[in-house]
Amino acid sequence: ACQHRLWPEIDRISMEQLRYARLGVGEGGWQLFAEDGEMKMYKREEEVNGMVVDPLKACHMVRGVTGHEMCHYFFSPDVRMDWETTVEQMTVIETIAEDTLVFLQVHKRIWPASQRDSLFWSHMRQVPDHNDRDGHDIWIVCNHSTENPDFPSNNGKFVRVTLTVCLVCQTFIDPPKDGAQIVRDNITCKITYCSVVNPGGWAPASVLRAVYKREYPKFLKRFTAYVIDQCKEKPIMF
Ligand SMILES: CC(C)(C)c1cc(CCc2ccccn2)cc(-c2ccc(S(=O)(=O)CCO)cc2)c1
Repeated sequence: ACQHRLWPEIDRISMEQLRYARLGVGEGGWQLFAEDGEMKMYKREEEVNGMVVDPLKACHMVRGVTGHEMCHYFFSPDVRMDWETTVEQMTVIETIAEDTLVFLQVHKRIWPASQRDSLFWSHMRQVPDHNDRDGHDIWIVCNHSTENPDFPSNNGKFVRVTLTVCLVCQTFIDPPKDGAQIVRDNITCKITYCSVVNPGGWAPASVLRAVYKREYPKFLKRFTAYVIDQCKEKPIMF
């Protein structure tokens, strides 16, 4: 992967997104718009050329799974359609490395806007986390739009969205007493999910904002519930 033409961009954007995800929501005009137990969802209202591109940042704490497991299921194309209900079709159009893929996805239509597709590289990596006193590694998946001449955008069928998404996960272990083996009840995963989706063409702001408000909390809840269910009978993947 290191010699692939996209590698410098993949490395730069992934590390930029890691820093962005770890910034607090205290500054920068974030407004809390959804809360459900440990999950808190924030957004900023932003428009580019009259199009809603509201950045989203979600923070969540999930007990019983590791950051590696969360990122593994988020990244894996094999299970994508099991949890991702905003997508109608998903294809891996390029394998850059075993931890770096290029996806082409057709998203479900958001009436009355026209249907969208997205083309993005997806990169997963473990980032040693030196400056955190608990010393737990961080796992990240970063998805960022890219172009491919074999799949031109706006080829008449779908409007191409551009997106940057990152899932940043940190595992915390509450060690059991008397040196007993660590079980799932001793682990918690701190999740930060950030996304910016530019619709790529006209879509009614009021409709988009209503859909985002309804769909994003459902999306994150469904995904985390899926990972918990997939992992509960399996050995812990640290
Ligand atoms: C429905 C809603 C949740 C708001 C939504 C709408 C659209 C684009 C569809 C769209 C946008 C604007 C206008 C019309 N259609 C995309 C997504 C989306 C894109 C990417 C990812 S991901 O985290 O990278 C996982 C891989 O799929 C998740 C969600 C979500």
